[in-house]
Amino acid sequence: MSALRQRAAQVARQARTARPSGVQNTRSYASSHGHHEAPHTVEESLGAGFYITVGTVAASVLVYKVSRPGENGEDSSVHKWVRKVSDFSTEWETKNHLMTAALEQAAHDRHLLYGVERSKNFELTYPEVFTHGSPHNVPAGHYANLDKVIAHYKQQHHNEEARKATKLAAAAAAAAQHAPPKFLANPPLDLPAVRMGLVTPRVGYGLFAARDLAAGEFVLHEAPLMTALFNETFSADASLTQGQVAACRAALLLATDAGAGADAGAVTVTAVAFPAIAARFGVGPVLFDDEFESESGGARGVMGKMGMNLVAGQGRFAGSTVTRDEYEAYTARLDVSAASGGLSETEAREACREFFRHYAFQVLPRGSGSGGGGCGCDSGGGRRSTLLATAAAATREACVYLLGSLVNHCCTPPTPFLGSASFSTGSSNTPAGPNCSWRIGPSGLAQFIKPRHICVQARRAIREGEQLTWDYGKRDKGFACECDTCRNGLMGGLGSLCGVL
Ligand SMILES: C[S@@+](CC[C@H](N)C(=O)[O-])C[C@H]1O[C@@H](n2cnc3c(N)ncnc32)[C@H](O)[C@@H]1O
Repeated sequence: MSALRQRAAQVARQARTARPSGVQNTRSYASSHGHHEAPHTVEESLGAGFYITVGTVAASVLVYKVSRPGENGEDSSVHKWVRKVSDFSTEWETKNHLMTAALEQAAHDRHLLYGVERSKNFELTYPEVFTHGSPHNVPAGHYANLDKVIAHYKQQHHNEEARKATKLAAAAAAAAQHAPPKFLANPPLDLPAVRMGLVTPRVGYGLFAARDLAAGEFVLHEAPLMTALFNETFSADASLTQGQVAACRAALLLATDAGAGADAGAVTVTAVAFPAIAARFGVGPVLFDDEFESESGGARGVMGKMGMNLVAGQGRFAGSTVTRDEYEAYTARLDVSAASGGLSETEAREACREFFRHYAFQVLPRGSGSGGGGCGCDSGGGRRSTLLATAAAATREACVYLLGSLVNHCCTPPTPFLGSASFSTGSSNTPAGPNCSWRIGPSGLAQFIKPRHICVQARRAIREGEQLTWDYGKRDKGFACECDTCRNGLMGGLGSLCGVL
């Protein structure tokens, strides 16, 4: 019992000395082993359990607070947050879908418009822009006085008419000097009074008058054997010249199935007209038969075929002066490269170039002269140099003629010698210079001539047997000139120009 009392007293003492609150309890221990020293105090922590308990309570309160709906039944904070996060992902999903759809649409549209040709028109902001400032754009109730405008244009028109009239009068006065006796409205009934003949082995063939021709007389007109685009610049372009090579070859090989029918003489004709070039294209030598020498020719003969190319139809020439021996002597001089293993493409191009350089007549662009054709006549040096300058600058149509290509060149002497009896050529006492001029198209001589036809006119009286010549009008002739003018020394100081260029 007394033990119990002692124990209670001790607990009561402890309770008195214990701190009312604090983080540490102080405990006193009895001195050990009978020493009477005061017991020392020991610091003791509150323990993890305490903290866990307090933390759990606080967390529970917090969770309760955030998960509790609002006073008016609004969503709890947690709910709101979860919804916000889930809305965010849905929004991005929607955006991504929109983006993908837009990209797909753009790709589709691009393919849709890829092959569409671009508009060549400029979109005007508003089409009425054209009518701004227009004298016709007068609002109702207003009247624009156009008297000054009318007077201005009337004056301009009169000036232009006066200028044209002066020019025409000057041209008429110039033309009157070499005017043909009559302007031909219909083709003449007689076929060309020309024949083909060998001039010299160097000059080759030429055309000769088969009867006397009067000054200004219409000699012949002829449709082109072939038409092509050509000039020096053009010939430098390999791809463009390919077509010309083919056209040239086709012209030279006209009717290669020769041997029967009306075309039998075609190869012969082209080879005669262009012997050197034809040989380089592997055409030739010329088939020589009796018909070639015959006076009348015929549908199957050379002359007949030549006549086919003339507008009037069947050809009838006064005859050829060429003999077989003369012809063979001439062709023997030609370099037949076909015999030395065929023609390379470069050689063919070069041959084609040569073909045009020597045989083609350039046609002025449509509308540049009366009747739409060009005039290559040799009547004026100024005109000729303009023509040449233009020819060098532009690519134009070039025509090759069969009979036209057989006419040789003769230099026009300087004005003091031209047509003067005292400077006549040799024993025949004929005036110096070419005896013919040529034009392409209907201008000035005969209205029935078609645009690309070549038309030949006598510049002066020509005797039967006289060679027909004209001035090529080219500075770069590509041959040493053997014409009468040069032979008689009538070119004076200019002689060095002729034949060298
Ligand atoms: C249009 S063709 C005339 C026909 C040519 N004589 C023939 O037999 O094929 C032009 C060529 O004839 C020659 N030729 C023309 N006139 C000449 C002249 N006055 N002097 C020397 N050769 C000329 C040149 O070889 C020239 O390239």
